[in-house]
Amino acid sequence: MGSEVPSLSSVCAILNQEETRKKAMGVECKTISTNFESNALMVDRKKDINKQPKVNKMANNVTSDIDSVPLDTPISVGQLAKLLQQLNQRDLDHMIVPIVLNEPGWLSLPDEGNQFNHHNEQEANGSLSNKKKVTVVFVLGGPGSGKGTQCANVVQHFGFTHLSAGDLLRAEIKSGSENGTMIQNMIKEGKIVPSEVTVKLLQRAMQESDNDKFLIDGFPRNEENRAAFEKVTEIEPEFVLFFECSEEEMERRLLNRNQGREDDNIDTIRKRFKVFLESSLPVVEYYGAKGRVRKIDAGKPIEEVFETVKAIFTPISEKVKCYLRISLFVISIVDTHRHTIVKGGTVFGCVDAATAPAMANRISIKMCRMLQNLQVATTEAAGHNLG
Ligand SMILES: Nc1ncnc2c1ncn2[C@@H]1O[C@H](COP(=O)(O)OP(=O)(O)O)[C@@H](O)[C@H]1O
Ligand SMILES: Nc1ccn([C@@H]2O[C@H](COP(=O)(O)OP(=O)(O)O)[C@@H](O)[C@H]2O)c(=O)n1
Repeated sequence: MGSEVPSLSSVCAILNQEETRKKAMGVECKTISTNFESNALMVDRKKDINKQPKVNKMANNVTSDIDSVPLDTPISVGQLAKLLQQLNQRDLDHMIVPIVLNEPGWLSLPDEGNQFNHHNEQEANGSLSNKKKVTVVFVLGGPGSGKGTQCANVVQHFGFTHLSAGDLLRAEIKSGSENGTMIQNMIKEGKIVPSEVTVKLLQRAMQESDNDKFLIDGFPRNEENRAAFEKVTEIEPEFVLFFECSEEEMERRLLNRNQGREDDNIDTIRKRFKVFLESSLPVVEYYGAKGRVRKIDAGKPIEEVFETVKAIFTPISEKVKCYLRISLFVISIVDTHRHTIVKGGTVFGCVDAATAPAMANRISIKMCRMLQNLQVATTEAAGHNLG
C-alpha cells in the first residue's frame, strides 16, 4: 500500500469526473438494466485450472461446483462513487461487484487506460535495515483513550502485530537492562523516554517479527520520537489512528485500569495529560497537515469505537486491493454468434475484508442477457496471474 494504490477518495473523484466527462460529451451512461442478470462466482481453481476459459451461453447454465454470490442491484457511476465513499464509513458484510457500462454492451479491457492495473504486491511504506518491507500504522491518543484495547481488536481482525511503546519500555525495565532505572523514573514522572531507547526497541521488535504489518501504539509521542523513527527506519506511517477522548473520561478509565501500573495514580495521570497536550498533539497535527490522520471518537463504548476503527482498516487492508484486483479481470461480451465485441469501459468490484483474500484470484464474473441480442459471459478471465 503505497503511492501507487489510489485512495478510495481519489477513485471516487475519478468516477465522478468520468461521469461528468460523459455527460459533457453527450454520451449517455447506461447502467446494466432490468433484464440483466448477474452473478459473481467463486470457482474452485484446483478443478478449473487446466481448463480453457469458457463461455456459458445461457444465464441458467451455471457450472454447479461453485458457490454463487448474487450481485447487488446494478448501479450507475455516480452511485458507485457514493458507495465507495460509504465503504470508508462502515463495514461491509457481503460482497459487492458493481459493473458499470459506458454504453450498452461495452465493457472494459483491463489494459485500456485502467490506472489501477499496476498494483504492486510488494508495496509497503518503508523498510527495515534487513530490507524487510513493512506497513506501519501509528496509534495515538491521550493516556486511557483506549489505544491498547482497540489495538487488540485490530490484531484479531486484521492480522497486524501490536507494538506498544509503553509495554516495550516496561519490558525493558523488567529485563534488568542498564537503561531500566532511567526508564522507570521517566515513566513514574509521566515523561517521555529518550527516542534512541524507544526507537531501538521498536525496530528490534519489527525485525524479530514474521509479520509485515504493525500497529505502533503510543508512539511517536513527541517531535523527537517522530524524527528519530523516520531517520532510523525510513518508515512513513500508512496513517495515524487518533483516539479523541475527554480528560474526565480518560481519568476515570485510568483510575479503574487496575493493571498495577505505577503511573496510573492521579498525580502522574495529570502530568501525562500535560505532556500529551504539549508534546504529543503537535505530532498529530504534523500528520494531520499531511492528510494522514484518521480521527476516532473514543469516548463511546468499546464496541462502538471498534466499529469506527474497523471501517478505517477495512478499506485499506482489503477493499481497495480487491477491487483493484477484480478490475484486472477480462470481461468478454459475445453476441449470439459468439463473436467477441468487447471494447471499452470500466469494471470495478469490491469485496469485504473477510472473503477478499479467498476470492481474490478465484472470482469469476458472469453476466448474462444483458442486452436483447447479446449474451454475455465471463469466466475465469485474467485471474490466473493475480497470485
Ligand atoms: N471505549 C471504552 N469505554 C470504556 N472503557 C474503556 C474503553 N476503551 C478502553 N477502556 C478501558 O479503559 C482503560 C484504558 O484503556 P487502554 O486501552 O489501556 O488505554 P490506552 O492504551 O490508551 O492507555 C482500560 O481499563 C480499558 O479496559
Ligand atoms: N513513545 C513513548 C511511549 C511511552 N512512554 C512512556 O511510557 C508511559 C506509558 O505509556 P503507555 O503508552 O504505556 O500508556 P498511556 O499513557 O497511553 O496509558 C508514558 O507516560 C511515558 O512515560 C515514552 O516515554 N515514550
